[in-house]
Amino acid sequence: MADAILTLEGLEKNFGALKVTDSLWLDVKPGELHAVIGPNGAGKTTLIGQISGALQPDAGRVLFKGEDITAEPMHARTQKGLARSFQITTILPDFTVLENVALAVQAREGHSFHFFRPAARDDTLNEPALAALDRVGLGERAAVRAGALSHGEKRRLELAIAIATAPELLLLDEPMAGAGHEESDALVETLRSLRGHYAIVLVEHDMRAVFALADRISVLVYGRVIATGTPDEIRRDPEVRKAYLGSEAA
Ligand SMILES: Nc1ncnc2c1ncn2[C@@H]1O[C@H](COP(=O)(O)OP(=O)(O)OP(=O)(O)O)[C@@H](O)[C@H]1O
Repeated sequence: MADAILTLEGLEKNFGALKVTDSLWLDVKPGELHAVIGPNGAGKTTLIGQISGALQPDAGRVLFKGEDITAEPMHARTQKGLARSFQITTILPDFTVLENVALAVQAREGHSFHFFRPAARDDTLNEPALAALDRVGLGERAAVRAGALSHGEKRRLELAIAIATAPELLLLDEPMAGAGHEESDALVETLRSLRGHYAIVLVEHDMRAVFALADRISVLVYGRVIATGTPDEIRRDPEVRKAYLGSEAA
């Protein structure tokens, strides 16, 4: 598709005899929140890995802004504007919230980590870091040690770290995982506020969040996209209903 920011063309990925990505075609438009849903083991995380560059597909192409990035390593994709939200484990607990995000800004600008200490007072890093924190509602917590944040706040910090690399496309793998009901609601609001500013690929099990947020949804079953459409189209799709009923019955 000519106006897509991300196009996946016939991706294939096997783990031994297991076909985890099977002739997968998908496009994401600029500014679109595109959710990818599917039963456990459908290959969602494996797909995110191939988009971010953590995993190489066995066949097919990944196009970002029309450019073939299939062979590009992860850091090169980040430099081009593609960001994956990192897991909580990559947050540095002894650094402040602001320092965690400033590091991401610094990485985007290609500085070495060795220069971080003096750079911590550098407004060219702190200003964009604070802007990213404000964007996810963590501005007030900038001076707090990251290890002292609640679970939901850590998920927001991950988002801020991803945003700080000034991405055009954000890959979010289960941002609601482990969040309680209230935290989930707050995270949905944060994601809603990001919608339209970035193209977002969202893998998420929380269907309430997916159907509230997505512009389009792609349904993955056994590594294949069986349907793509608006939330209403997906809700009505007989194939999708069959796939979910099938997996629930099993
Ligand atoms: N590195 C690996 N080596 C072997 N098999 C793998 C590997 N990574 C994933 N798999 C298998 O590939 C299949 C798809 O896994 P994947 O994690 O992508 O699914 P998913 O849709 O994200 O699942 P979930 O919803 O449970 O997170 C699963 O059967 C999984 O066991």
